Amino acid sequence: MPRVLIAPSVLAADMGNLNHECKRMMEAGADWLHMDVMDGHFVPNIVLGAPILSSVKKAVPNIFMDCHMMVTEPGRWVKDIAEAGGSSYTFHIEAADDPMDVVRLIKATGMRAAVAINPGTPSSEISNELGEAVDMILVMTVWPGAGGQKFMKECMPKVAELRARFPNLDVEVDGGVGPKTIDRCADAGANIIVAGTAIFNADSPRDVIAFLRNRCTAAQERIAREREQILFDPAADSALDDDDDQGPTVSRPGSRPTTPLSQPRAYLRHLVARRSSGALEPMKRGNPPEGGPVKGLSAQMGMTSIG
Ligand SMILES: O=C(CO)[C@@H](O)[C@H](O)COP(=O)(O)O
Repeated sequence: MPRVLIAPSVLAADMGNLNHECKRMMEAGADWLHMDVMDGHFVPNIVLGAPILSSVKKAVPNIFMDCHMMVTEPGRWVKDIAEAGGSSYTFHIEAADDPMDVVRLIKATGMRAAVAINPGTPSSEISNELGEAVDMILVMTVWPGAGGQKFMKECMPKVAELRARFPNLDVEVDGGVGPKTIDRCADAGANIIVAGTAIFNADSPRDVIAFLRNRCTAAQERIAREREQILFDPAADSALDDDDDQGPTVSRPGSRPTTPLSQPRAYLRHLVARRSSGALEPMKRGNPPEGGPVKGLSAQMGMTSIG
């Protein structure tokens, strides 16, 4: 079962006291700190960069910096971020001409490699090859560019689909996640939870982190149990009425081997239908809403929307 980790997003921190803010979160029980890096091109905002990350790393040496690179040239910053002490490097698939090449660059530095998809990007754009090469997939649940936006529940079927395809991979959600929306994320199968305003602005960040962790851990346990049941219970399998997907055969000690594993497709349907709410149609590739990822943000900043 994938472990559950909570990563407060520093976009909601008091940036003038970033070192102190990161320490405050770690003392409150955060596992990772989610460092949002924006280049003013991929998103209409500019935040952080390698020199600042380097200074945080010096002040908070045991920090795990989960660097979310909202940049148009994902390969360009890999070396700088690694030298600054980045632990994980997430690039956007929308910005990468050759995602596998970016993954190779990242891995060569020793950082964990992760790929992100925007709300308008279907999960089918993550090929099996890419999903198997990365350490984590980030499903954005808001359009990237700013904190404090409304959670987009329509992204949940993508989380469920990725969890079904990659049962042991880290699947992260980011944007509008907090106590009110955690169950949707957890039930769909997310195990790495990014939350900015919900944690930083809370009276007790410790309580919020503990709440998110507990809800997510309970859901992961449920999902693991259900997966076991479906994988090894022929009755459950036939009840799901699967037809055409023939995969490898699986067995476990003490149980009869199952017949050819038609279950991945069945399990996927089960997860999507039973666990996630929102539209079941696959999402089509799309762009941020008119005016930029965050209504008013582009205008407010005097910038034009990205395509
Ligand atoms: O990457 C982003 C936004 O671009 C996120 O990390 C947000 O910063 C999350 O903030 P909240 O929605 O949790 O306040």
